[in-house]
Amino acid sequence: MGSQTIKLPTIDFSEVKQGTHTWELVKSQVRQALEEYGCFEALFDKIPKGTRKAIFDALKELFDLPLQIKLKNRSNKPYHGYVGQLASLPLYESLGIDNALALGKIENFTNRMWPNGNPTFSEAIQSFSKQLSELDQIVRRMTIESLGVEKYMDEHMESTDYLVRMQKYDGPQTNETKFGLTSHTDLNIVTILYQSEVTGLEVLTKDGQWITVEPSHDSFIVMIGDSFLAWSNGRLHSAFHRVMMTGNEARYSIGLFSIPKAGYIIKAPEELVDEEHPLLFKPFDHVQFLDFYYSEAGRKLQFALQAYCGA
Ligand SMILES: O=C(O)CCC(=O)C(=O)O
Ligand SMILES: [Fe+2]
Repeated sequence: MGSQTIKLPTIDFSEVKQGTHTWELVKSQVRQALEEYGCFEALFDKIPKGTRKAIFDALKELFDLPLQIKLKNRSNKPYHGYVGQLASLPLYESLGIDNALALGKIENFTNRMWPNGNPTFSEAIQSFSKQLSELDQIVRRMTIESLGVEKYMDEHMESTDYLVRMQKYDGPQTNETKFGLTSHTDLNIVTILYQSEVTGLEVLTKDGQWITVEPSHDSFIVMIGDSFLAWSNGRLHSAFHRVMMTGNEARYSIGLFSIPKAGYIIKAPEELVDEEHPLLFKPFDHVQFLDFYYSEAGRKLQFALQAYCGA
């Protein structure tokens, strides 16, 4: 028997408006996909076609900058500044913009990379982040409604900032497949990824099969992180995923990550805890958890959140 090709569910957000029948329909698709796969492919037409092309031109231009310029992007949080030149991940490079939707952040980043400015770059990234933050919020609203815990909606929606991170994976220059990024779950709330036309992203299903997520210029990959899994007391799944590279061509991707603010304590609503669903994680601060995750001890663990605050 040949192996079956499985595909992530595709969910269409183009007609979605709160209070309509479509909202209810899409909401149940979102809940189902997040329970079963922890992710899905989203069709979202708020991003103009021109912006989509501009994004990948901008990413190429960014990563083509000299290393000493890229190193100027510093952050006190791991994986938020410049990452690259790692012996363990030789194909990988990334640049992050912390709190990207706050006024001036994307422009400051742009000016650090291009001291004479680069409005094309900053406008493309700005427009991308702003539009996709709408998708992030729709997905989170739908999820919280479907969990029946609307009374926590405002608190939850206000508990996060956005990180924008741009990735480049070099082609390994061989037909052998090499890791671009090793298998991991995301740690945040929701991740939205947009990938260039070079294949590489793979997602692990609950029954242990790797699905290749074929790139499409018209869709975005929406994925749940461990913090949302913890908040939902395990109602949502967070998927292991990785990037596998082959051949000569570089792959680019850009992600919008909603991340709990420092000092905010992630705690599953009591309505989601009962005999059938005992509390899975003790309340925790995401930023303190990150310190543990990137420590010597944390790095060795498959599911660090469990070790850190498993109840
Ligand atoms: O480049 C990608 O498509 C995946 C990136 C990723 O998984 C991450 O940055 O957490
Ligand atoms: Fe990831």
